Amino acid sequence: MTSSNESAVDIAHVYRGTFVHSTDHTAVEILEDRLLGVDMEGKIAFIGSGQEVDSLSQKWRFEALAVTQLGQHEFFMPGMVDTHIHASQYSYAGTALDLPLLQWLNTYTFPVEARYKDMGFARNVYTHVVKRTLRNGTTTACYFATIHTDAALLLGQIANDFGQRALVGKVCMDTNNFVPHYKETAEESQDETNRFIGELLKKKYPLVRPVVTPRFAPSCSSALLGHLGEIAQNNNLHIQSHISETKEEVKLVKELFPDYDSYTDVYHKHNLLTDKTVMAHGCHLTDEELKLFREKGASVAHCPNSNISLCSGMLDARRVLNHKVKLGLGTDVAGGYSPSMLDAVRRTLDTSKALTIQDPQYQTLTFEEVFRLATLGGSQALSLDEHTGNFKVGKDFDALRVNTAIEGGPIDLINHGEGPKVLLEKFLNLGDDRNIAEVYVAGKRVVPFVERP
Ligand SMILES: O=c1[nH]c(=O)c2nc[nH]c2[nH]1
Ligand SMILES: [Zn+2]
Repeated sequence: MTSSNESAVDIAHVYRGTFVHSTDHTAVEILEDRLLGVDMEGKIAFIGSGQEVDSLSQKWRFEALAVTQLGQHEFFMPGMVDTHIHASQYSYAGTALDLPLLQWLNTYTFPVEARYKDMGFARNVYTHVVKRTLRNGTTTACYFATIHTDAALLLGQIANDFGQRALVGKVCMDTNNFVPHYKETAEESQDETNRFIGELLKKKYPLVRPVVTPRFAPSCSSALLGHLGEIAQNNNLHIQSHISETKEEVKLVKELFPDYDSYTDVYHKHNLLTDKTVMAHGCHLTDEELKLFREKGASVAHCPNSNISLCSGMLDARRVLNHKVKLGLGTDVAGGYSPSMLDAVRRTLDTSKALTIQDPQYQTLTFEEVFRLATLGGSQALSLDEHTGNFKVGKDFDALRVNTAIEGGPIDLINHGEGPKVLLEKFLNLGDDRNIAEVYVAGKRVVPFVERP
């Protein structure tokens, strides 16, 4: 049992029931009949045994009758962390999955992203993606927007309005031979990135931060990469990009940047590989590159739906974990067709099993390990684990109230008496947003949505 000795802290809410989360040592830790108190700032103030409700209510000065009691088929789990999602591609999610990456970008992605100079279009899509991901249990999202600064700022505002924790990136790209109207000059990109960061920070949104976002090396000149590395370093900011998603892209980077040891070295030499960097995909990284990731503390966002949908490759997540490189999961909408982290969990397991089919000696990921990747792993990959990722006293209460027995839902509990581990496994494999009764971010209930005038 854990409790802080700050019993002077005022308690806003207390919940009693089963809590399921991950720690560094245990992929799935099940805490049955616990009381969890959330303070006025949305932080977890204490976790104690349900049996001790009387003594805890005296110590923390809350009404025992005001405790929210979970049902038999309910549990709380940490909110899920989508470490890589293109908010701007949500309009065509579920379509346009018939081309390999570089043709897919030119044919579908760049023409759509160019439309975000229209703020009405941006507001419509960004509102939908924030609401959809929250409803699906994504309490933290690391977003790519587009090159348009004002629309990217709007995405930050919408995430803040709906209460989602978010890193938001204004995309930077000064190279685009196929859709030439969708690019900036290196100077514009540098200036607009500075404006984006300045304006977003000025808003003082408590849960929304800017992330420096070079699209990927083939879209950026060395000069632009250098500017962005400097901006990130001078402001101690997060960085996100793509790396080694397809073999064709790796070959292209070799041609474009012949003087570098590897794709990873291109980012590294431009000061873009730091302990606040998250790189999507990494399917074709070498052991040397993973060593550099580990040395620098950079992380990988595993995006299995996209990897399969665009036939890009299969990330060997076990190898990444063996290298002790931080690993999270991403939906990668719209290369990935689903905006649900539950889908990312399932596709991660499928990919691991496909690798096992190819090599029966392969150590398949367990569902418990993948649960950790979707929650604590993601928070570590985004260097946000001080604030979120699991139920630890002092962290923000980012949580999903899961009801596996919801009326009309996708899970039929035949045996009833199922223990919490079985309920978790069923939710991960069979559940959907109908089972996510409530979503909390930093202690605030953000789903169901409160209708605003
Ligand atoms: O899956 C991807 N989606 C993108 O938008 C992108 N841009 C560069 N590389 C990319 N990969
Ligand atoms: Zn992506």
